[in-house]
Amino acid sequence: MPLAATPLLSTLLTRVDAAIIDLDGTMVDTMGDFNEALNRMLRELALPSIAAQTIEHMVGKGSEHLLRSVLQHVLAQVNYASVATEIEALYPLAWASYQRHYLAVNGQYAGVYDGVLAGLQALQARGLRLACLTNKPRDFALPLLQSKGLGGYFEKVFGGDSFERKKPDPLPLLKTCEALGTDPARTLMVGDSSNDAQAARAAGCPVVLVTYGYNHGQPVRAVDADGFVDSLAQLV
Ligand SMILES: O=C(O)COP(=O)(O)O
Ligand SMILES: [Mg+2]
Repeated sequence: MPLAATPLLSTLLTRVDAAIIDLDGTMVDTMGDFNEALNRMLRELALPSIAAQTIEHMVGKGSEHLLRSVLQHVLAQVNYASVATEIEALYPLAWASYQRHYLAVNGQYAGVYDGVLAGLQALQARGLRLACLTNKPRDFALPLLQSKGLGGYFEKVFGGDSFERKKPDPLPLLKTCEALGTDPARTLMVGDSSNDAQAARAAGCPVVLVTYGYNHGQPVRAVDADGFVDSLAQLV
């Protein structure tokens, strides 16, 4: 991170009472889990496999979007007359299979990024209230946080299925602030993608992005945010 950004970040932290932290690509590198669960599902459906690098560009807008993007990608290779119709026909079976495989591998092919524990501990030591807000289903998020020793840091954990809409819509952030009882303007969003930043901007929350996560294959520093960090430990 450029040195010049450090004073801005410390000023930002004096103006917030809480932080909402994203999960995939921000706290945990879950690409191995996505890769394993999706390819197990594709094998079960007798469909071609997909590369982890391709999956990475599809992550961030929740599991339903991920699944539709993966099916679109592999069915386009199989040459169906109507890919869209085939996706809808396959979706219920694919979703059930993906859920089963994801829950079976959850956390086994995933690792906590460097600096996450130190960052969470430092934010807590500053008296900030912490919530985790992810677009992945809450039933995937809770056991993952638990198995990685992160569960105890968060007062609230919400998933992509907790509210009517997902990030980049501001609704999940506004609802999380409401649950924490904090003012959005004094609640910092920490994420890894344009979904987190757009949701935060629309909700009126300050936002800092990590530089190492998944941003649909686009350079994260081009996203409109209040700051960037190479590790959560740099937040404080
Ligand atoms: O499941 C996803 O699409 C990504 O989830 P995230 O919001 O934790 O990055
Ligand atoms: Mg993320």
